[in-house]
Amino acid sequence: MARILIIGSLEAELGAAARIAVARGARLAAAEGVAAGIERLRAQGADLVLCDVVHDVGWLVAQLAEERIACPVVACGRPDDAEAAVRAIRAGAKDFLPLPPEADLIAAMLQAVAADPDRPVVQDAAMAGLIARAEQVARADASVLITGESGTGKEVLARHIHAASRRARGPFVALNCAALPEALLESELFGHEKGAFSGAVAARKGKFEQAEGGTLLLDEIGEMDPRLQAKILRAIQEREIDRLGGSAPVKVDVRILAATHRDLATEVAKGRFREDLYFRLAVVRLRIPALRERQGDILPLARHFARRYARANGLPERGLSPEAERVLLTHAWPGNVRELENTLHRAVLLAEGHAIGAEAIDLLETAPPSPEPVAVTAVAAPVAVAAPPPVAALVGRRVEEVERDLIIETLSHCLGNRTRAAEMLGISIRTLRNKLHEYRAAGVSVPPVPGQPPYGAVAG
Ligand SMILES: Nc1ncnc2c1ncn2[C@@H]1O[C@H](COP(=O)(O)OP(=O)(O)OP(=O)(O)O)[C@@H](O)[C@H]1O
Repeated sequence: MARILIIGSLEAELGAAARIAVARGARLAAAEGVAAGIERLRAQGADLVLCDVVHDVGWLVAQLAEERIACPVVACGRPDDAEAAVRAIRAGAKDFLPLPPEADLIAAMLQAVAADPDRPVVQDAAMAGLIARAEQVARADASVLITGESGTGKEVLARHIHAASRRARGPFVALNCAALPEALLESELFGHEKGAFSGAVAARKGKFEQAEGGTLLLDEIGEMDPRLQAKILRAIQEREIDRLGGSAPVKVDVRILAATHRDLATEVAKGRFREDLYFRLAVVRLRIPALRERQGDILPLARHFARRYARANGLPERGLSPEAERVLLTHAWPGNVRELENTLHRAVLLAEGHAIGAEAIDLLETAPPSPEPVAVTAVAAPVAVAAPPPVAALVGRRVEEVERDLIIETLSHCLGNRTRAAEMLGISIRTLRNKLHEYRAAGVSVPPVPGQPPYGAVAG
C-alpha cells in the first residue's frame, strides 16, 4: 500500500485528493509546510509527496536530493496557474496534478508508485536465498539480527524485511547506535520530557515511539554501551520504555531489527555484550555475504548504480564497456556495495563517450580484504575499511585539529551531504557550515556538496 505525504492545507482542494487516495487504499500523512514535511520524511519516509504549489516545491526537491531521500514529488495547484506548474516541473517535481483532483489521475499515480524502487538488487544465488529467507521471516514479528561487513547492505535488507512485513504500513525508523555519544543516544532512543536535562526545552518522542506500529532498526548495536543494552532489553521484554525525566512508562508496539558488522557471539564471550540481549535479538540471524563472496551481484549492482546516478545528475544512461566490467569483476571490494556505489557514482561523472569505460573506474587504494569481520569507526571514509584509532593515539594532538579531522572524515563518509553529517556529528547544520568555511579559508580541502564541483558557488 502506497504511503502518501501531503504538504499543504487539507481544508482546501488538496483535502479532496487526500480523500480519494485513502479511498483507493493509500496511507496518508500530512504536513502544513515543507520543513515539517521533510522532518516527517526523515523519520518515516513516504512513497509519494503531493505538495501544494503555494509552497516552495524547488526547495523541497533540492533538500530531498541533498539528503538522498528517494521519493517522487508531485506538485498540485489550479490548472489555470500554468506558471506555477512550469516552475514546479523545472524545479524537479515529477508531475503536476491539477486541482480539483480527478479520481483516475490519483489512481494512476498510486499504481505508479506501487512498484518498490528500493528493492535490493540481487542476482547471486547466495544472496537470492538470503532474501527469500528474509521475506519468509518478515511475516513473523520476531527480532532479526543482520550481520555483515560494513557496506554490504544491512540497512537495505532491514528495509526490505519491513516492507514485506505486516507492519509495512507503519513507519520504518533507523538509528545508528555508533554515531552518538551515550547520553544523546539514550534520549534519541527513549525520548525525554520537557526539562529532563538542561536544553530539553520541549518534550520529544524517541525513536521507539516514532516507530510505533512499525519497525525500528538498531544499526551498529555492537557498539552500544552496556547500560543502554539493559534498557533495550527491558523495552523488548516489557514492551514499554521510560522517557528521560518521565514519571510513567510508555507502552510501545515496535518490531526490533538489529544490525552489526561485529561477531556478537564473540562480543558476548568477551563480556562486552549482554548474553540475554543477544539471545533476544538473534531469534533469527541473517548474515549478508561480503560482495567478493557474491560475484554474481557485482555487475547487476553496477548497472543499477550507473542508471541511478545518470538520472540523478541529468546525464544520459550508458552501459559498461567489457573492459570496465572486467575491472569491476576483478576488484576485491573491501568496502562492499557502498564502495561499488561510490565507484559507479564517480564513473558516471567521469565517463566520456557512449559507454562507461575502464578509464572512468577509479578504484581507491584499499587494504587487502580480510575474511574476518572488520572493525570500522562510524566516521570511516566511504570506501576505506580501517580499525578505529585508539584514543591514546590522539594524545599530543590539539582538540581543534582532531575535531577538524572528524568533521571532514564524517562529511566524506556522508558523500558531502551536510545535513546527514551534521546529524551524525550531533551539531547544527549552521555550526557545520561555519566550520567548513573556516577550514576552506585555512586552505583545507572540504568534500563538495553532492553533484557540485569542489569549490562551487554554493555556500557550505
Ligand atoms: N542489494 C542492494 N541493492 C541496491 N543497493 C544496495 C544493495 N546493498 C547495498 N546497497 C547500497 O549500498 C549502500 C550501503 O548499504 P547499507 O547502508 O544498507 O549497508 P550497511 O551494511 O548497513 O552499511 P554500514 O555497516 O556501514 O551501516 C547504500 O547506499 C545502499 O543503498
